[in-house]
Parts: sequence; structure tokens; C-alpha cells
Amino acid sequence: MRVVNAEQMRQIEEKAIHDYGIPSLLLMENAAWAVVEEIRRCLPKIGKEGLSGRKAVILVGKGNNGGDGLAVARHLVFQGMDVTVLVFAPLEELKGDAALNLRLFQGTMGKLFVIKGEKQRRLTRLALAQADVVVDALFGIGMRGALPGLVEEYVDEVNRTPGWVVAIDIPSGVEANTGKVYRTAVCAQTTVTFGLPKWGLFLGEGPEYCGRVVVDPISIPESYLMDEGISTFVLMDDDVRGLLPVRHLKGHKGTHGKGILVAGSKGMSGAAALAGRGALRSGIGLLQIVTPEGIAEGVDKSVIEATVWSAPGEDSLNEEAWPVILRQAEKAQAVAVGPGLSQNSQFRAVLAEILKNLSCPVVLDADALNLAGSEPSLLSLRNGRGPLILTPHPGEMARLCQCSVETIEGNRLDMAVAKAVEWEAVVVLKGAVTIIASPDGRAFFNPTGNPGLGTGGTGDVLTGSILAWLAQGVPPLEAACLGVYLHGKAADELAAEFGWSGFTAAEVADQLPKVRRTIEVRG
Ligand SMILES: NC(=O)C1=CN([C@@H]2O[C@H](COP(=O)(O)OP(=O)(O)OC[C@H]3O[C@@H](n4cnc5c(N)ncnc54)[C@H](O)[C@@H]3O)[C@@H](O)[C@H]2O)[C@@H](O)CC1
Ligand SMILES: [K+]
Repeated sequence: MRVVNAEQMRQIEEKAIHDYGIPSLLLMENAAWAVVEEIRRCLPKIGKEGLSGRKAVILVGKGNNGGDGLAVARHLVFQGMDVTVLVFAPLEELKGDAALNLRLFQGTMGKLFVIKGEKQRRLTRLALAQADVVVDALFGIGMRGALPGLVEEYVDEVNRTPGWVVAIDIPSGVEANTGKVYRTAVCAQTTVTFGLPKWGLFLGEGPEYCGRVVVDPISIPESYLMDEGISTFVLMDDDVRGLLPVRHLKGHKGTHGKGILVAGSKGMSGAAALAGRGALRSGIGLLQIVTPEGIAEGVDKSVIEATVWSAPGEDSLNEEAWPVILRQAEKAQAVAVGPGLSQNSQFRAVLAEILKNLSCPVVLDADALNLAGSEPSLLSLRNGRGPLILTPHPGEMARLCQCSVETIEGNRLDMAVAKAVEWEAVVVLKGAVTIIASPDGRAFFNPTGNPGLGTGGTGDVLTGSILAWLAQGVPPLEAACLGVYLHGKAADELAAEFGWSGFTAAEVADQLPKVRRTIEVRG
């Protein structure tokens, strides 16, 4: 599914209204109805069936987001709810569809307060404390900067209420284009967003505030939502299913792809083992691990399904490892370099040879990225030689870009896309929402995964998994998307059982076939 910034959403909305002729009021009504449906679905989660007799507080701003909220409020009154609307602007400032929805609400039995200061705040505090549902219709995609002071104080109270918080379009206080939160924002359990999801739901602090995201097309024509000019996407089961390689009845290990993993050093043989496990659990036909002679026996024993080639270097690979890698890589469909290699500068020459000479897709991770980070011009050796996939976390990306981690984190989407184009590489910028950027300028947000992945070895598993998809013939961008999505989904499967901590990288690898199967079967 495509993901848009505020300007792109406005253009689509304009087209729907002016080119297609859908009245804006109809869009607002559909938006409101989508929110009401979501509230109906949410209530059982707090042990309440049905809307009748329940209490709702709707926080309303002066823009169209507030108009949506007023239409929701009207519907909730009609459904028998006890509704209190709090408007954070003089009523005369509401215009157009929002003003019409204000009038319609004023014709119902619902209560309405205009919040001007402390007096109204005291009067309405009880309603907020007793609300089963709080609807945030303060600001939508029109908000820039920090919330006004009075709203801020209220938002802090909303974030303490026991009620279920539903944000309309985007939680108020989260900037639609950046996900930036200046001081505070509404922390929603659910966000119902209209047309297409907004960048801010995946960037900055947005993911921490939006809860579950529900997307409703509100009757905007499908063809407008599929606009070819939009180059940002969020991965979903349906997209990923189509990327899975088909297995033929007569397939064998030779047809399921051969991949070379260059990994491991003394004290970090586990990285080679975990990347190997990630590759095997992703269905690779033949895995060959090239690792230093000092640890080769140990790696051999821990990944019994792989062939292990011991290459020169006692504790870590040195420049003489290149002929061993070249010999194996000539018959392989993909090569991954980096997990646990250590930052031995002697390996720099090998990395340069790999980048210059191998025409199959090459994945660089961990210590290979650190080496490249100390000499970013290394990456240009790859230009035109063959596909390149980089899997940096923000620290590695900062070293590669010679800037601070804060610069990377504050500009994740822009940096990932710019560097993918510059390096002619698929860039997998890891994080709570990993971004996969393509050299053609497209970018994909990954919605799967959870903080449980923040444990040693999970990155190695991901590298192994991407290697396996490449070896099975999946093109570079798609292999990266498939690897990242399934890796996160495997962690989500484990989180359903264990919560957000305590599962291991090896367990993530072991869940991979199951999540792949779930996606296949649902198709
Ligand atoms: N995308 C669509 O197709 C549709 C969008 N609709 C709704 O319309 C919303 C956008 O409406 P608007 O453009 O009116 O924008 P908002 O409702 O987000 O409000 C913008 C208003 O807030 C002010 N403002 C911005 N930042 C501020 C700040 N930091 N402090 C104080 N005031 C600030 C602006 O000057 C403007 O008056 C969407 O988010 C959505 O909820 C729906 O009505 C249905 C259709
Ligand atoms: K909102």
C-alpha cells in the first residue's frame, strides 16, 4: 500500500472532490463512519459490548479534523452514547464542512463545551476521567509544530485516562510528514487514517503514538490511491506473498540456490552460526560458510547443514581469504559478508575484491559496513559491477554517511532514499520501522517487528535470510523486503507468546518457516 505526505494526500483529496465530483462533506461523513465502526470494534477490548449507554469525549479542533470529530460525535449520540464534545477554538472559527457538522451536532442531545481556560478544564475533567472512549479530532494533517499550550495540558490528561483513545487521521501533536512530536502528543490505542497512511505514522516518534493503524479509503477512487507518482509504500502480507519464490515438485538443493556467507571471527562465531540459521530457515538450497581457520571447526559443528570453508586467518580473515571466497562464489547466486567478521583492516582488501569482482548480488552487514564506513569510497567500487544490498543500523549508517546518528534518525526516509540512489544499492535502514530504499528512489516501510528484536544476533539472522532469498532468485529489492518483513513477523509471532523480551535470535530464525507458511496459506 502507498504511504503519503500531507501534500500528496491533499492533492488526492482535491482530485476526488474537483475532478471526480465527490462532495467533500461526503468524504467527511465516510471518514466519521469509519471511526464509529472502529469504536464499535474497540469497545469489547475494554470489556464493553455495544455503544448504547457508554460515555464518549470528543476533542475537537477548528480544522477539518475537528469536523470529522463532530460528525463522529453526532453518530455516537444517535447510537445511544453519552457524548461530550470539547471544542478548542471559538465556534465561529469553524468553517465549511466543519461548521455544518457543528450545527448538526448542536441539534442532538450531546453536550458541548468551548475550552478557553482552567474553568472549562475543571468542568470537563470528570467527563474525561469517566469516558469509555476518547476521540482525538484536534489536529490532522494540517498541523505543524508544537501543540498550543492549552491543548497540550489537555493532551497530557487524555494520556492518563483509562478510556480507549482513537485518533482521527493522525494523533494530534504528531507531524504528518515527519512523525515529529515537539513536546507531547495524543497517545492513541487506534488511529483511523483516511485515504492512505501518512509518513508520520512510520517516522520519528509517530509509531509510538499511533497504536494500531486502520486505513479507510472513505470512497476516494482506488485509481487515485494507486497514483504512480507516489514512491513510498508500506509492506503488507499481500505484497510479500507475491515475492515468495515458487517451489517446484522436482526442485532440489541445486535449484533452491547456493549462497556464500563470509562471517565469523574468534569470539564471534555465533554470528556466523545465526546468519547460517537465518539462511537455512529461509529455504536456501546450499549454504557455504567461509570463516577463519581458527573457528572453522566450531562453526562447522554449530551449523551442521552448511559446508564450512576455512580461510586464512587465525582469529579473523586476512587478505589471503580472497581466493577461497572467489572459488566458492563463482558457483553461487549470492554472497553475504559481515556478521561477526571483526574489523581487521587486512580484510579491507578482500572486501574491495568482493565489490569489484563478484557479479552476483552482494549483501554487506555489520563489520563489512564498519570497514566501508571508515572508507566510504569503497562502495563506489561496486558501481556497475553487480547488485549491492546494505543492511545498516543507524550507527552504521551514520558512519557510512559521515554524519551523526541524530541526523540519520531525524531524516530516516530522506537519508535512506538519497543514499540508495547515490550508492546504487538497496539500503535496509534498520530501526523500529525499518526502511528499505531502492536505487530507483522508491522506499518501503516495514510494519512488522517489535522491541524484542533488540537483542544480539537478530541482525545476523536477517542477513542470512536476505542471502537465502537472493540465492533462490528473488531480485535484490524484493529479497530485502521479504527478509525484513518475515523477520519482523517471526518476532511478532514470538511476542504473542513471550511479550517484547526474552526470545532469542535463534528462535526468530526458527519461526521463519512458520510465518512464511502463514502468508502463503492465506493467499
Ligand atoms: N484526506 C482526506 O481526504 C480527508 C481529510 N479529512 C480531514 O481533514 C483533515 C485536514 O484538515 P485541515 O486541513 O483543516 O487541517 P487540521 O484539521 O489538521 O487543522 C488545521 C488547522 O490548525 C491550525 N494549526 C496548524 N498547526 C497548528 C499548531 N501547531 N497550533 C495551533 N494551530 C495549528 C491551522 O492553521 C489550521 O487552522 C485531515 O487530517 C482529516 O482528518 C476529512 O474531512 C475527510 C477527507
Ligand atoms: K487527530
